Amino acid sequence: MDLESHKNTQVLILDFGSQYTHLITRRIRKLSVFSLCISGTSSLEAIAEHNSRVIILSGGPHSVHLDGAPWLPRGFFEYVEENGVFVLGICYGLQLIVEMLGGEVKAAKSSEYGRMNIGTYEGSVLFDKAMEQQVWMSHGDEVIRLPEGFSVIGRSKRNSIDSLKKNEMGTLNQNGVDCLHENTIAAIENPSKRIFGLQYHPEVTHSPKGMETLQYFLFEVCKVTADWELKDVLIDEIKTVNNEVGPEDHVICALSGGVDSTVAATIVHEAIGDRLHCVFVDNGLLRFQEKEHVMSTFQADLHLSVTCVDATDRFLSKLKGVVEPEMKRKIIGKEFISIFDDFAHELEQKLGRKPTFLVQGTLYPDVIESCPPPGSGRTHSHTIKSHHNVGGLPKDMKLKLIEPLKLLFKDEVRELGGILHVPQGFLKRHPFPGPGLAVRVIGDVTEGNVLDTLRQVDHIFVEAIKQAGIYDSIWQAFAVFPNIRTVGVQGDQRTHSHVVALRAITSEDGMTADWYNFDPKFLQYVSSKICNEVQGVNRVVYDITSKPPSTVEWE
Ligand SMILES: Nc1ncnc2c1ncn2[C@@H]1O[C@H](COP(=O)(O)OP(=O)(O)OP(=O)(O)O)[C@@H](O)[C@H]1O
Repeated sequence: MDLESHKNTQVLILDFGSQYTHLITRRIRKLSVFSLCISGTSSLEAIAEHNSRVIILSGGPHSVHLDGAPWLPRGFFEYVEENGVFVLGICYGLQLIVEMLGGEVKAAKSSEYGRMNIGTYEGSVLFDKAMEQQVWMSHGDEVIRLPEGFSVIGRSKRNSIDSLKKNEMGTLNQNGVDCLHENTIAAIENPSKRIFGLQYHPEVTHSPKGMETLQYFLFEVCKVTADWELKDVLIDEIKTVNNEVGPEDHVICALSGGVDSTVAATIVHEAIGDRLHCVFVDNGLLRFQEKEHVMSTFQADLHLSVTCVDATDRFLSKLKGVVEPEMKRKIIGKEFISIFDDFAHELEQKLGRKPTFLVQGTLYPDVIESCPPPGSGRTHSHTIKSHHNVGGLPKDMKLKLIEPLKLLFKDEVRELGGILHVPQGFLKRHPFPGPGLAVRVIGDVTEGNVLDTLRQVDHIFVEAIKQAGIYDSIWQAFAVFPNIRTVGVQGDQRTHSHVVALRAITSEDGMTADWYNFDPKFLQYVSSKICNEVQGVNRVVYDITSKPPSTVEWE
């Protein structure tokens, strides 16, 4: 499956920069319908290439009536009409439809943010019945005049709409004015043109009936078929790898022990067997017994051929005395590259030929990230290569990339891993940063035995979480070594020892996060276990900051 050559995207999402755009794509795939997301200002050719049955216009931060707002390409509405494509505009997408087709959108007197109630009308195509429902709104503009041929099919219930008559759709349509402006237009449709719009976000869980509406729209209104399965991706990818990699070619892959590189390598291994050569680097910044655990899974469960490079001294000697976080990251990235380079050269000696391909666990959000939506202020500088490979690839390696996961989201990769029999414990592992514990020790990582102390604390914390049966409800849990000493009293003795911090967060996608609300008894247990068992620690604190304003990692 290839982004450029995928010609049968049943649902194409045009991204106008909403934070929820990825969610729309994911929710639709969960309904077994293949969907892709491309920039909202893509050319008409790029849109038409997908042959989509349905096009969804996402929300976005812009105002359609202001200069510089992203618009659909010229000829878009003619194209969808001629080709029988269904269109659904969400939030900004709805406003764009209205503005481009001759209606009017204005800054609202009062914005609608958060939960609201709306009422939908009987007799519409998009809603099968009249009902009241709670939805999630996030807009400062509102539609005040509809284009010709459109009807209002739902309104927010700021004022009571019980008194609204059924024929209001017609009234508004004929007069072209909204006489009931106190109740903002929440949904519109023009069934004969196959164009629909929702002012709210059906894709978020705060719109509890939103999925039902999307489902109804796709299956009942657009008659889309639910025929996409994740295992199709596997079959396609194995085929693609076999087509691309010649029978004599060799492929390398750097494995981190994380889900992405492991699943990517397993797919390639299915395709070409032992012509895949993996390398796992112990940079001295791994967690408690991580190397042993990861290597045994690679070999015993996945039968991958993995070379383990013990580079602890190489990394730690370069990190001696370094306290600046960005500097640490740069040093680690550079060292990784030099090790991958050595690995490729050694392999060349052994095989008598250069490896020609490199497997990377690039995910779909990385791809979308590298083509940011219009007006996002982000540029294309964030290339997939430098994003995904710790610090970038050695320039002279000239390897061609294999990215079998580049159209998938993290939860889909986990599911695919399950199909490939990657052990569940591995697939559900919390994310771990490439620079490892170096970004969890504030200051010099080589001082005293800070790394060992941190490993012990982290292990106690994470094991306790596993024993409490809550590991899978937490996105990421770990310990931090802030490098601060405080006064304590242990066994009648005054101590001047270290503080350690614990962090546990919940998140949908890592972009935003909330701290995990543990039972106080759990925290009490973990705190005393750490102070009793880990030498040099006399205080434990728990990080109660969300992202934003904090990041997940401390450095
Ligand atoms: N210790 C390591 N040994 C070998 N390769 C590594 C190591 N750490 C990271 N890498 C490589 O760098 C890539 C990016 O690392 P990063 O920590 O950002 O992972 P990621 O994007 O979460 O992916 P993964 O789930 O594979 O860890 C990994 O996919 C892997 O190819």
